Parts: sequence; structure tokens; C-alpha cells
Amino acid sequence: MTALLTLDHVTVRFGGVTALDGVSLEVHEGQICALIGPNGAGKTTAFNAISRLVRPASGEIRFAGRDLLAAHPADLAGLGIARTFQNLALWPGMTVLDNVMVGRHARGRTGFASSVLGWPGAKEDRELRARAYAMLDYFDIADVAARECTGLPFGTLKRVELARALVNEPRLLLLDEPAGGLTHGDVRELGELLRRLRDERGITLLLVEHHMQFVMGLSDYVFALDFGRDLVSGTPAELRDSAELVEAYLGTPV
Ligand SMILES: Nc1ncnc2c1ncn2[C@@H]1O[C@H](COP(=O)(O)OP(=O)(O)OP(=O)(O)O)[C@@H](O)[C@H]1O
Repeated sequence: MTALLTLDHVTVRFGGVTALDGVSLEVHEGQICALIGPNGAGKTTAFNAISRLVRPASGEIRFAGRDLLAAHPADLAGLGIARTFQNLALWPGMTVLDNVMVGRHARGRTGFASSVLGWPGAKEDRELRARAYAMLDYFDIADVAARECTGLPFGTLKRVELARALVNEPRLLLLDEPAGGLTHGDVRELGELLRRLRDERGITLLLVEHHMQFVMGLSDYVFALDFGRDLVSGTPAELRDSAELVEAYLGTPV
């Protein structure tokens, strides 16, 4: 299997705090992988390093054979990487459709303003609109396309964020706590949806998640961090009885 994403001894420091300390991991094409670990373990920092929001002090990050640390952060969408955020990063006063269309501007020639404001002239704009609708349809939320995000149920907004990330047709999707704040039923549906994304669209997924049952039921491979370091990694079956993992979570059974 080919590694799509590789972190090789990545260290990130914030002043005197070492948030990541020589972390290494490999995500293979077509896998659903999870990054787990107690609060402050460095999971979000790892995501931020991959997304080029923070710069590692040392180490390498490679994506599809390219040195990601040499790429400009604005190029990530073009390279095929998309992400969602722990706290929804949607524009509340904009419609669902416009929020999804904004996700596409990084790849098209049509600018941000013309995408959002609907300036004329754009064959590309019409195609973008059609793509955004298709994504909303895929996520079963096409009926709220014209609604403002304000006031929509949290589970729906999570789907809007997913649709926005996917409208760029990424190869790798980074999901920061996708199950956070969802109801039991929403979590189950999300799991099915993510599996379909992998199976039907070939998208590789890396998620940061605290919901252990969700992680262990969904992932092909799991990486656990603790205090910014690699703790253990393996398939959910391999990790189920991991003493290190149980200890890291202070005795909480996983
Ligand atoms: N911008 C920052 N400035 C200073 N310290 C930071 C910054 N971001 C993260 N840290 C520190 O780095 C460490 C790792 O934080 P990080 O948010 O990556 O952990 P996490 O595993 O995602 O935690 P959680 O599960 O609570 O989201 C923590 O000690 C945190 O306080």
C-alpha cells in the first residue's frame, strides 16, 4: 500500500511548550485513520501542521510524494487536502449553498467574490453551483440550500461543513472531531456517510476524535498520541486491549 500522507519525526513548539515531539505516522490511500489521545496530546497541532497553519521546528511532512512543508498553505486545496474544524467554521448569515461554494473558490479561476456574490459571466460559476448542489444532495441536505445557516440544527451544519470540504474533490480529508456535539443517531449516520465517502469516492480520511466507540468502529488504523509523542498505533482490534492506551486515558476503558 502507498503512503498518501507521511509525518516523519515532526516536532512543533509553542514557546516553551513542545506540543509535538518527534511524531511519525503514515496514512495509506483509501484508509480511514484516526488520531486519538487525551486532552492536550497534540492531535489538533498535528492537524494544524499538516494544514500548514503551524510550522514544525523539525521533521518532514509529505503528501503524495511532495514535501508539504515547502508548499504554500493556499496551495493545499489544489494539492488535494481539505479539512473541517473542531468548531464549525461556517458563515452563519450566508446561505448553505454559498457556504459550500466558498469551499470551491481555491480551485477555480473564478474568484472568491464572484463565487459568493454571483457575478455574471461565469460558466464556471454555473458549474460550481451545480457541483455545490450535487454535494448537498449527496449529504441529503439539498432542501436547505437556500436557507441561512443560522438556526439550522447542528447535525445539518456539520454536513454543510463536510459538503464544503468535499466540493474541492480532495484526496485527503482531515476531520477535526466530526462526532463532537452530535446525537447518538447523528453519530451513527456520520459513520455510514464517511465510510461511503471512502468506498464510493476513494477519499482517504484522517480524523481526530474523542468518541472512542465511533473511532474503533470506523477506523482501519489508529494512532494514539500522549504528551505530544507517539504512544501506540494499530488496528482497532490490536488497540482494544492496549495497556498504554488505557493508562493514558487514566483507566478509562476504550
Ligand atoms: N497556539 C498555542 N500556543 C501555545 N500552546 C499551544 C498552542 N496550541 C496548542 N498548545 C499546547 O500544545 C499542546 C497540545 O495541544 P493540542 O490542542 O494540539 O492538543 P489536542 O490533543 O488537540 O487536545 P484536545 O483533545 O483538548 O483538543 C497543549 O499543551 C496545548 O496547550
